Amino acid sequence: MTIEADIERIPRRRTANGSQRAVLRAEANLPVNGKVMRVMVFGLTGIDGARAEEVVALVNSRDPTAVPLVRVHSACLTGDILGSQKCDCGDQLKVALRQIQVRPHGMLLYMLNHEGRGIGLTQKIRAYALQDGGDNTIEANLNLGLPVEARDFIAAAEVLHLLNSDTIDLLTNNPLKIEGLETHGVTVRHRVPIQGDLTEQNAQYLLDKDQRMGHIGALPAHYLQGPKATQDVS
Ligand SMILES: Nc1nc2c(ncn2[C@@H]2O[C@H](COP(=O)(O)OP(=O)(O)OP(=O)(O)O)[C@@H](O)[C@H]2O)c(=O)[nH]1
Repeated sequence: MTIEADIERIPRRRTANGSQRAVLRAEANLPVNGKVMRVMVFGLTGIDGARAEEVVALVNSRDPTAVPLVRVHSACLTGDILGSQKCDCGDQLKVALRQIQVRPHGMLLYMLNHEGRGIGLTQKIRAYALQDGGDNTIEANLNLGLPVEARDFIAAAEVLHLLNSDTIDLLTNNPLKIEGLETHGVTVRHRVPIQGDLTEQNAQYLLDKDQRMGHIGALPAHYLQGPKATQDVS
């Protein structure tokens, strides 16, 4: 059965959360890296019917019965679009898409509301300004009076439920993301590590993710083995 047919079958599915419901608003074919994928736009509506947010899914589905490899990617305008080397987001996006395309079933959920770990673009750039002055990624958020982590994974979970993907393999180094999805009824069968580019500019950020934010292996192990091993850092 195709994904489109599956979606047709379950428009009135009860939500896992009760408070938000994902609705497929539009879909089309999209050629990406030489392969045709399916792009879908989901709208999340709150309990009062108010439109809450949009989520984009990019789906490769040669075998919809297989457990999908999923990347829940938090929007990062600076990294994903502008090519910033301050974070690893843009590179992770490319790596994730390549891996999803070679699996029989896979999907990337692009979380538009997650920009800046949920604080939004303006506040993220304000946080970057504080980082220019010496704050790390955690201190900068806190000094703005904002949480270090402001994302939730309700919308992602709702879209996965609607796509009949209650059990997934997840591309992430972030245990919070797994917890966030599992809280909302998605089972993460395997965590699949994902490595972006290491640059001089993002090394400290990746170290902070591992050492202060509980990520697993965001910074490649060889970086910690001394200057010789890091000579090829671009
Ligand atoms: N507030 C803030 N957000 C940032 C910063 N650098 C990147 N981001 C945002 O962080 C989000 C990506 O989150 P990460 O914690 O890097 O990675 P993750 O998606 O949680 O974990 P992985 O799945 O392992 O990649 C994106 O929304 C980026 O815009 C920063 O210094 N401050």
